[in-house]
Amino acid sequence: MASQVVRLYLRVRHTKDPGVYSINHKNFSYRNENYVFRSIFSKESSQQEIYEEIGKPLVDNIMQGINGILLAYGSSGAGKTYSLLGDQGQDGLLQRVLEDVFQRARILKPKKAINIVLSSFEIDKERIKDLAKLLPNNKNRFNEETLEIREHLGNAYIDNLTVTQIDSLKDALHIIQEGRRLRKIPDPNFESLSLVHTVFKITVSQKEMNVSKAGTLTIVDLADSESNQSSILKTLDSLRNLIIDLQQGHHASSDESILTKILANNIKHNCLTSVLFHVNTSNDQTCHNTLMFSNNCYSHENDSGTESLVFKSQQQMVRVRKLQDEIKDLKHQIDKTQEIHEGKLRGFGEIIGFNVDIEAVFGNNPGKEKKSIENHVNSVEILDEVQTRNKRLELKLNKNSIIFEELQKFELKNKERNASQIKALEDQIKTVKLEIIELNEKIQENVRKKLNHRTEELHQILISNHLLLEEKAAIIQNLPLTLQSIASDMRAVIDYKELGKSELENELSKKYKQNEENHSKNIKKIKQDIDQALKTLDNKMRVFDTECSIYIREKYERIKRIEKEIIKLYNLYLDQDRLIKNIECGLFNNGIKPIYITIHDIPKPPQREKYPYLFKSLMTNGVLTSSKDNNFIKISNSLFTKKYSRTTKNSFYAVRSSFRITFPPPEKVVEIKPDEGDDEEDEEGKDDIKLEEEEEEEEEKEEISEKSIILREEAEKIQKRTVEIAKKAKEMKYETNSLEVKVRDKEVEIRKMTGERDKHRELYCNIVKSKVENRVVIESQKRLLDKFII
Ligand SMILES: Nc1ncnc2c1ncn2[C@@H]1O[C@H](COP(=O)(O)OP(=O)(O)OP(=O)(O)O)[C@@H](O)[C@H]1O
Repeated sequence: MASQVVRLYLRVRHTKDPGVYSINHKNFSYRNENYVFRSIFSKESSQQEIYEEIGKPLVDNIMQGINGILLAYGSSGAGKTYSLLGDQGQDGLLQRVLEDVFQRARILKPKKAINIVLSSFEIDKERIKDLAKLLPNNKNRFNEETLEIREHLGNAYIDNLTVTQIDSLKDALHIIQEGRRLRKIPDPNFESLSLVHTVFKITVSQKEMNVSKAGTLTIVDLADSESNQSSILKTLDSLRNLIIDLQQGHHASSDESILTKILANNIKHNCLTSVLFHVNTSNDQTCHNTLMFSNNCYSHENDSGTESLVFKSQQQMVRVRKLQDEIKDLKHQIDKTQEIHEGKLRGFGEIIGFNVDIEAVFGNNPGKEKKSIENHVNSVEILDEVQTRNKRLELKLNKNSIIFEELQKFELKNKERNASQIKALEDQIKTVKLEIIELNEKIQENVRKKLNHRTEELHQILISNHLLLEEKAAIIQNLPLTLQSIASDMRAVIDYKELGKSELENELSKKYKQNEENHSKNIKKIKQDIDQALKTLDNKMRVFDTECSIYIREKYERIKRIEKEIIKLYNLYLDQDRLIKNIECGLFNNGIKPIYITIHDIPKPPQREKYPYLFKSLMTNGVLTSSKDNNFIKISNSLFTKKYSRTTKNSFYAVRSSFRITFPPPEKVVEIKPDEGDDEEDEEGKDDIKLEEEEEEEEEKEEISEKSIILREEAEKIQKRTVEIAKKAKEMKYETNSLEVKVRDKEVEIRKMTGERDKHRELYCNIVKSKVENRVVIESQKRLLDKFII
């Protein structure tokens, strides 16, 4: 197998202290150590730059049918995934490779048939899991089943792995994106992602005429190089051996791990292998370890321009490792033989009574084995490297010893602190123990006391029970006698009860009868009283009614009469009024028709207030003129056929005279003075007769008026009387009402009494019932007793 091309690159992530490293072209100096790489990418290097340097040659190769491997090595967080898959909107090497492949395929396609396939899987604890196969029932989860590696014609392949043919870059990116997204879903613990190797395989097959070629690029995001997981350590170790073998053209030992088995197929033919180491200089240890791993490789370009990586110290390293193992074995053997010899010597010394100085024996006389070791060690040709390694190891050892010392100090301090804490705790435990003992004692005492008390109580209960038992035994012994006496007592009781019952029944029936009689008597009496009272009331009412009706009839007749007269007078009054109104309204304004007005009943001269119309009309027509002192009215004589006037001192009567009024009134109003009688004597005589008649009439009228006054008074009296009668009637009504109330009360009483009577009857029934029940009980008891006695 010819030596193959392996390229080592380094990518440096930022550091807190840039002073600890420096980059000089292909040399990376870190803490005074120098490491050589094909290219070094600083933190300023872009993803595109890295692609140009690492990715592009790989794409060139696979387009020519040469396989390629790209390994990303480094500790967790160093940036492996970032370089391969990108992040934060930055495409990684994988995307850029695919983009380039598709671009080139597009150019080649008119001439060639190009087929691009993609597969992805991860190796977790030496188990392969497909990253493109989803669960049939859940499109958001991968099928976790483990895939097996199989061989066909000497070529290893993964059985059942999903290989997707890709027609466009978009599809490819989508598959990668989905794989990446879903890969994170199943396990939320992000750390676990750094414990698996993730592999992407792109195969580009080309066919032109009958010539076909295919190149596969395998991109591996290796697990955390600092992991302690045995499977990861094994894989990395085997990978390193593989790389070494590749350099030297040895048969690649691909059987050591799953990853190397998978990579073996690529390596068998021409293959360009690129390893991109990642260091995060902020972490000293991981950075150093990664650099140490890379240091196992030393690259140089040969004269012909072809590149090869030669492991300069590989042979020495292998030998050193072997020798170291031998040294360990020999040391072990020495120790064992020394122990055996020491034991033998000591035993021998004891037998002969001599104390053997073992140190003197072994110190001055080193064994053959030691010499042989020295010879071996001296014979190692790679001493220089071992020394440098030793130096590094010493430095590390020193550091470690410092750390160890610090740790020891810390441990001592801790021990002291712990000792004091333990002491305090012990003291506490002691006091707690004492307290527990005290408490125990107290509890025991209490329990003892309680037990004593309880036993005493139980003892007393026992005694009392014993006494009771004795008593009961005595009772049992006397039981037949007592039962006999009880039976006789019971019989007596039954007889007595029978007697008592009959007596009680008699008494009750008597009482009941008495009660009933009393009730009926009372009710009868009350009824009689009420009837009598009602009768007398009725009689009184009848007498009163008849009296009232007679009285009222009489009074009514009288009132009627008076009313008639009053109506007559009133009508007259109305006539007068009407006449005056007519005069006033000028119904007689032609002045030709004489009108005779007969004034019957004007006891006083027409007053302005009483006869406003008459007064007004007389005044306006000049019939009346006011006297000087306004005490009487003078009537103009020209208007009358005859003047009938009589004056007293301060009064005026123009009554019971008929006079004529002519309209329109004379132009000249002649004032008539009552004392000046200028008329003729005959006429005066006639007037006197008339006056007498009128006076008689007036007297009659006066009589009537007096009568009417009397009648009025009588009417008032009747009214008063009717009021009184009404009052009396009301009182009578009250009386009847109260009597009715009394009757109702009595009825209620009667009802109560009948209720009580019913109650008594019920009581009686109950007593009879209980009597029957008692009899049943007594009979059953009797039967029991008889049985017992028998
Ligand atoms: N050169 C860089 N520039 C910017 N960001 C970076 C760089 N390298 C790494 N990162 C960021 O650091 C974080 C860790 O990086 P990444 O996941 O690539 O590390 P890793 O080596 O793959 O770790 P693991 O092995 O744990 O998966 C990511 O968020 C990534 O975006």
